[in-house]
Amino acid sequence: MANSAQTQELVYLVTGGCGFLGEHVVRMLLQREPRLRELRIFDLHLGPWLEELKTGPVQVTAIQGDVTQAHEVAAAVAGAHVVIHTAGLVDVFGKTSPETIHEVNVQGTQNVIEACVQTGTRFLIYTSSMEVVGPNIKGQPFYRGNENTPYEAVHRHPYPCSKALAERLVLEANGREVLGGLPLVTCALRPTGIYGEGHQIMKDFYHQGLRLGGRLFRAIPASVEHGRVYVGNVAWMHVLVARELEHRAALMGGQVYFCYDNSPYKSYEDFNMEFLGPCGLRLVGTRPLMPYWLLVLLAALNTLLQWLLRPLLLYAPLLNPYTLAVANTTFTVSTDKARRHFGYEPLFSWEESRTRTIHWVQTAEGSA
Ligand SMILES: NC(=O)c1ccc[n+]([C@@H]2O[C@H](COP(=O)([O-])OP(=O)(O)OC[C@H]3O[C@@H](n4cnc5c(N)ncnc54)[C@H](O)[C@@H]3O)[C@@H](O)[C@H]2O)c1
Ligand SMILES: CC(C)CCC[C@@H](C)[C@H]1CC[C@H]2[C@@H]3[C@H](O)C=C4C[C@@H](O)CC[C@]4(C)[C@H]3CC[C@]12C
Repeated sequence: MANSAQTQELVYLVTGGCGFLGEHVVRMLLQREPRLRELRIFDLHLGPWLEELKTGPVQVTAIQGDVTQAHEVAAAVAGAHVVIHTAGLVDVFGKTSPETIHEVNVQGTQNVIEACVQTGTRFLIYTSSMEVVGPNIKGQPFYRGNENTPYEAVHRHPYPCSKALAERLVLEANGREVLGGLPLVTCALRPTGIYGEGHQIMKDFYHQGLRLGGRLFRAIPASVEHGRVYVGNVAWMHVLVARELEHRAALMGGQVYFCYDNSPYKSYEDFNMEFLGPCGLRLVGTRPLMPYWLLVLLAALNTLLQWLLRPLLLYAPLLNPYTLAVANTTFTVSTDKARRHFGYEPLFSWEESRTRTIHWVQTAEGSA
């Protein structure tokens, strides 16, 4: 990629660069990639915050575009050394049709791969998801698993199906010849549930708690553990992979890496309380207040209501059979593959990740 470590000669493209994770990747690159000459940010919706980035030493190019449009992707990719593909439709609530999820997540990823091949871009990093593995439709636990842990990865929901298909496309593209004759080098990062500044669902829970008089009611047993990862560390892992991919192509090309850090394993709700507690909320109950069968019933009812109301309005509550199954299944990751392959260590400690997230919830308080 670079002849000299200090010259600014690299062009990076971040798709989905205005999303929750994408913004952190963009900011991290500007802070921690000294060889950057130009940073292209490609997104369906460009954020106003991009303007403030345009005054720095790196050329920041904002590109409003759609990954489902092959020509728009190819134009954005042309001349880039590295593509970090984070753009995607993250919808487990039934807001978008399965067809649209497939089009954006699978066809969009295929377009990114083809654009790399056609224009000669050699390094592609794909933001995959833990959901590619599980939880599966049987709700089997994945306990402290790593990239080699056997697990029946069978899905029905459009989101995990699309992420699994897209990940496979990216991994299979490793080694394809790009314009100029050199091989494409790809790899996929699989974050677990990401938290941190900009996490919309955390904000939704916070506002729900405020509406309920400062209380949230426990729905899931505390014994169901989730692996969560701080957004700054996910961004840092993307930046490191992008940096190391050329020099360690033989080792890293075609590989998957879980994204992990030192955030504690806890139930989804107990973990959220690490942030929402200091913001004044209380989680009521040491055990779920409702029997599980009732939650299953309510989740099914929500699906029915969503279907009935569809012609009139979009009804997309947090609780549905899929989110209930995910929330109620232990899924924790314990691995050191990223450390062994490219020297990854979390940039932010758990304490720092927690403090930053609490600060964000407190300051974002007014903006529901
Ligand atoms: N949030 C999580 O917990 C989590 C966990 C694991 C993996 N991921 C993956 O990380 C990536 C980013 O997720 P996020 O949570 O930041 O989501 P997000 O919705 O905040 O960001 C996605 C971005 O992609 C953009 N986008 C959507 N459709 C597009 C299109 N057709 N063309 C161009 N841009 C488009 C959106 O405008 C948005 O800015 C996704 O690929 C997601 O699957 C997220
Ligand atoms: C039963 C209700 C009271 C609680 C509902 C919580 C539910 C909305 C949460 C629980 C777990 C969350 C998912 C998990 O953190 C991991 C991911 C992977 C990522 O790729 C996309 C987001 C997703 C699916 C989270 C969505 C929200 C979930 C289901």
